Amino acid sequence: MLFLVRMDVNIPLDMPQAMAEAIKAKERDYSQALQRKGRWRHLWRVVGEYSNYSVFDVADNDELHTVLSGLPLFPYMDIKVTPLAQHPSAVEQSSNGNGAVADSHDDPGIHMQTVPMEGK
Ligand SMILES: O=C(O)C[C@H]1C=CC(=O)O1
Repeated sequence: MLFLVRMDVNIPLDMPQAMAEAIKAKERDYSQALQRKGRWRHLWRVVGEYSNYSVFDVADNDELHTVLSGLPLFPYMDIKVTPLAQHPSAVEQSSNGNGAVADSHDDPGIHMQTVPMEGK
């Protein structure tokens, strides 16, 4: 299942800088391990904000909750989750035949394609 996740990071201003840097380093390692496993498909910075939009590819809500609550920055984040379903007008998007967006849990050889935004 694919989920769009927005994370807004709010590190307390009074947190010692060394502590903040240590948490951010752990966060980077944690996120890069999930990206290499294909669970964290996209990670984009929101321009001008300490926020990101991410796309996760996980088995279900419970796995997403486990992944998100394990983020080292989790105690300092506001997180908004949007479940994604296949759009009927999308082209070049893989489907597993039952209407669900194909993901690495269905077939490790199938990957979602980027959809050209013609005419938006
Ligand atoms: O910087 C962020 O947006 C928060 C978080 C997400 C990945 C990572 O390395 O840090």
